[in-house]
Amino acid sequence: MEKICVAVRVRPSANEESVNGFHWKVESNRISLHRSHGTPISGVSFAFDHVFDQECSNARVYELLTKDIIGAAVEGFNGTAFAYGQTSSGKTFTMNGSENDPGIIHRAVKDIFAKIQKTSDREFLIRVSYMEIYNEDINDLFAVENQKLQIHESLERGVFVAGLREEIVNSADQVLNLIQLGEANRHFGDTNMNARSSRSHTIFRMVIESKAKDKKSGESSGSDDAIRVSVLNLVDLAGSERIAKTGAGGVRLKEGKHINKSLMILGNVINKLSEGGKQRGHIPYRDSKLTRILQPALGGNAKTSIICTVAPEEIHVEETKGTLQFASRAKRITNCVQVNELLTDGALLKRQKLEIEELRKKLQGSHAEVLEQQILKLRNDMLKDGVCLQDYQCNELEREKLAAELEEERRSHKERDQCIKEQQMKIDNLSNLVTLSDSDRSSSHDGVKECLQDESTNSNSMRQEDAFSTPCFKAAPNAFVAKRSHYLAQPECSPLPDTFGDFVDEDTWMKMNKGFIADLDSLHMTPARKVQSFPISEDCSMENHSQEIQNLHRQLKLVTDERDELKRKYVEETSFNNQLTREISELQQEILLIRQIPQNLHETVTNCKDMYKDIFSILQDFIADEKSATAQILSTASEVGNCLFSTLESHLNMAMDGKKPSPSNDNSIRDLCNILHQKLSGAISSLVLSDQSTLNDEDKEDSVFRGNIKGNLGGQIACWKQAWENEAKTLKQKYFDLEKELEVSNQLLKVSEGKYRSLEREFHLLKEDKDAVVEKISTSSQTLEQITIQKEKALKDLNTEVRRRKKLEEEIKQFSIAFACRHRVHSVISGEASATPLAKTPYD
Ligand SMILES: Nc1ncnc2c1ncn2[C@@H]1O[C@H](COP(=O)(O)OP(=O)(O)OP(=O)(O)O)[C@@H](O)[C@H]1O
Repeated sequence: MEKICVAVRVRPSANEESVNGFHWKVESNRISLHRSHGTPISGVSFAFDHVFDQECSNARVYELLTKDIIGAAVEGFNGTAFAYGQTSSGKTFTMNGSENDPGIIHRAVKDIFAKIQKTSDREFLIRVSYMEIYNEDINDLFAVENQKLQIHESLERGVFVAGLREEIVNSADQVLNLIQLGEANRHFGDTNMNARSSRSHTIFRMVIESKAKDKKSGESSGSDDAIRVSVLNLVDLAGSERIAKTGAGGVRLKEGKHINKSLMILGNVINKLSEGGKQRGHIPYRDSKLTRILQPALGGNAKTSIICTVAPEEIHVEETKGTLQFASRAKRITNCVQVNELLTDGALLKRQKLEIEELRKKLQGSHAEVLEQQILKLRNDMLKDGVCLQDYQCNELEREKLAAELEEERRSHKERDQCIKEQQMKIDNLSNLVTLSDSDRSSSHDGVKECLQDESTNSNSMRQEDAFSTPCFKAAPNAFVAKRSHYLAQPECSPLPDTFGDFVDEDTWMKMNKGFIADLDSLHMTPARKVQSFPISEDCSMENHSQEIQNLHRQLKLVTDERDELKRKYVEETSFNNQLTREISELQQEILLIRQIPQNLHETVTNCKDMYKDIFSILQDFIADEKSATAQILSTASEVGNCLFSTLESHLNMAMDGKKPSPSNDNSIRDLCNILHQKLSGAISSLVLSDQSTLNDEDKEDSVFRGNIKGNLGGQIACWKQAWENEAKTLKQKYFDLEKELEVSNQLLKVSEGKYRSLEREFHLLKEDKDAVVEKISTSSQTLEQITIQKEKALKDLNTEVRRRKKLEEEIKQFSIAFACRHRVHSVISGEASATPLAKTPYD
């Protein structure tokens, strides 16, 4: 935990005469309000980490307040420096400076690149961004078109400003030029208080990434494979202002309101944070964009410094007091500063190996042998000196006790040694596994390494050519950060033991970047790992363990592959199934339509039958003699017609019931049609002839009339007949076609149904397979979990054992001391006894 560093800077006075004679006095790191004759005003005295008077230069402010933060940022710590104070108190002067006396930002940029140049064992990638918060809108100062940017929060990136431009840079001059461009886009305005007043809060940000350079010799570099990512924020806040004093109106008034509101929220956040742990409660970071962005700097994991600028004039006394109170509260805030690292698998393994090595050394350095020798020596000394029997017996008892303890210690030592050997083997085994899995993803992981090596080579070669060549990643877009996106392609499972130190997961990344707004698009984290462990079973041999792990690993891989394959098949089959189902439903629709055709035909036939009956009744009207040949022909035609219609109806009824009409029906229909045709023609001609022969003179007139009617009727009937025949023919043809179509559709339907059933069977089989695989996976997961638990237990036992051993050592030490004391006492006693012998020892 580290307190925020707070300093106050008093700007030179604007030559204003004191009215009541108040003035601010700076002594060492204290600032207090005094009357003109020198008496201090009680309660208005504040002490800070630094108080800079009017003579102080930006160089000194930077040296004392910010330099450390910059150094730490290069080493991987997040850092923030910001200027706070009333309008015209000198914030922008402090951050940006003047030509003669550059400000904090300028110096920080120069310093960072100088430090990078000196750091020969690491390679760096630097990105910069510059934004302003104007009227609660975030604008990009590097790209004017990026206005009103939104703050987003994601699990991977924490809080960030979406769409903010980040420039990859490789020299201080490049950064300073960019800042100059950004400054031109910043909102300034003139007020009564300041001719060039900042109307927005600005945040200049540098993201510094670094990685240890690959050692050509291939020797271990500890855990230096870790990638460090730190974020440095240099913030120039807009000044709080009293509207009456600044004379603000219109746009300035609106700006002033936004400025005051966001500063008030900043004050609230500072107040809450200064309340300390339990009373603190909810911190309102989300109430303004400024506090949300500065969250990591306020109570987060950044090294933070605040410079509070004040105006010395008497008319600003109240504002100055307010600023000093703000500063006092900020002084109470503590941050949890830590290096931000991203650990690769290799780095993790190295760390674990080191731990094991350390443990081994500790055990090798055990004092068991030394203690044993000490006890033997004590015993010999005792025997040589010759102590009294009683004392000897006591000592002997103690010695035996110590010897038993020593034996116990030796035994546990052996066990521990064995345990460590086992652990070592497991680690080696795991290294192999990791190497195996690494080779699987060599295209990604090795790609990163190669890239780094390439970049390293490039940067080295550049270093020879250029006077200033840090950061090493000159060809920045291809640098390791960009390549890190390959990590996403890595498998989810990394066979790392879970208890060997912490590794970077999403949570760590979250903690690391929480609240930061950099557009870390190209920054991909090491993926969350599912950790594999293994049991420490006393019954099993080490080989069994490693084999078991390898088997599990292989099984898991096989099962996963199998599952993926099944999934793929399942998806394919499902889409094929869907397609078939669609086709079947289309066919079914068609069948429905086809099935309706006989129904329609039936209706048509019924209509025709009615028409036919009407025609017959008209024809019968013209028959005078019921027994004439014409009447007989007509009656035969009527019978034939009825027969034809009933045959047609039964034919269609069969079709409607889904039965196949017999082909003989077709023939009889055709025959009946022909017969009917002949009979009707015969009947009509006989009707015409017979009528003409039976006509008398009187009736001639009537006969002509009737003849005309009959002639007309005959013609009409012939027409109807023709039309009916044509219609019947068409219908018949249609019917036959439809019947054929129906047959084909039925066959298709049968084939589809067969296919559908076999697919359904296959689908069920696949589903069963899938269930079995899922079950297998869950069993494997459970086994893995059990293994993890067992291993954790074993490690705990190991720790307990180490503690017990230490305790034992302590006890033995105490025994030895007691023994030595006793021995000394005996020596004294025996010295006296030899002068006046009282009793003889068995060794006399
Ligand atoms: N330490 C200093 N030494 C010399 N001049 C100073 C100093 N501090 C401030 N000034 C001058 O005072 C004026 C106001 O300073 P500056 O613009 O930095 O104030 P500010 O706090 O940023 O105001 P605002 O919040 O309105 O932007 C400027 O002309 C600046 O040059």
